[in-house]
Amino acid sequence: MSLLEHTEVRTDAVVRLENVSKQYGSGAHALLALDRVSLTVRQGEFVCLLGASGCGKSTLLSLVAGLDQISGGTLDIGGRKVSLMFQEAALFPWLSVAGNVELPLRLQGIGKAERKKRAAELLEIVRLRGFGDKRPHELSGGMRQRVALARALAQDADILLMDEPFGALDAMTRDILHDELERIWREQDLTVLFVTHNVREAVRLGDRVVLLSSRPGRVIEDFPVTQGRPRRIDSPEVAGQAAEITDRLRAEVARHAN
Ligand SMILES: Nc1ncnc2c1ncn2[C@@H]1O[C@H](COP(=O)(O)OP(=O)(O)OP(=O)(O)O)[C@@H](O)[C@H]1O
Repeated sequence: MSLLEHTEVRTDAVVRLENVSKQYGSGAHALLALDRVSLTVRQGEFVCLLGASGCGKSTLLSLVAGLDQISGGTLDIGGRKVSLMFQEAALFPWLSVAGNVELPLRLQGIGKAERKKRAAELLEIVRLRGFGDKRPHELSGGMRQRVALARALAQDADILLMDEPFGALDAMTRDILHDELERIWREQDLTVLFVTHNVREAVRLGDRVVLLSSRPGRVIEDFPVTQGRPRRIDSPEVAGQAAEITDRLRAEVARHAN
């Protein structure tokens, strides 16, 4: 890589981890969750993180989110704002759908009229127009995740961190939400770091699929997704690359078990 290209990559970086380690506890109880992870995510990129259970994927997201401190290395997000979305929508049951979406806006000090307008726009974006007055329990799981997505977007963050956001949904609902998320990611020019256990989901959504080793997590491979968009999760191309990545993941899990 020439110096110029190298500089370009650097300036374009939105999330940059260099040799990041994370240790929980100390002494005899110390647990190394991440071991010198280096990863760069560029502006507008959609990066999926895959790895065996317990390899530190959620830990990595919480470090990027600033919810926890790194133990070593460098982590730089250039002061950008992040928002997080989890497998459970974690909506406030006593608030309406619109009230849940308005909450981050309220915390940003945005006035009532503007909040209502923005929440309505966000509900439109996630295709929940007309549901603002409902309570979370009146919605399906997929609709609740749409509300969670609208609430995450309300934070007006540059980086969206998603921790298995569709893991609890049925396959059909999940496929629809993949399409929606891809559309929103493009329209809003978001940078997304997306954790999943589902290899096909990673290939369906990602520009790159980053594979972490078993604990302590290290980056063992970074696969550019070869198939152009739009993609279908059940296409032979997605299945083919998913099979290749699954083989690599299996080999890693087996190596760790030995
Ligand atoms: N707050 C904490 N204190 C101590 N250990 C922790 C803490 N959070 C996570 N761990 C440990 O760190 C390791 C990595 O956990 P993490 O949740 O990041 O993995 P993961 O890859 O997201 O797992 P999964 O795929 O099962 O969700 C695990 O061994 C876990 O028990």
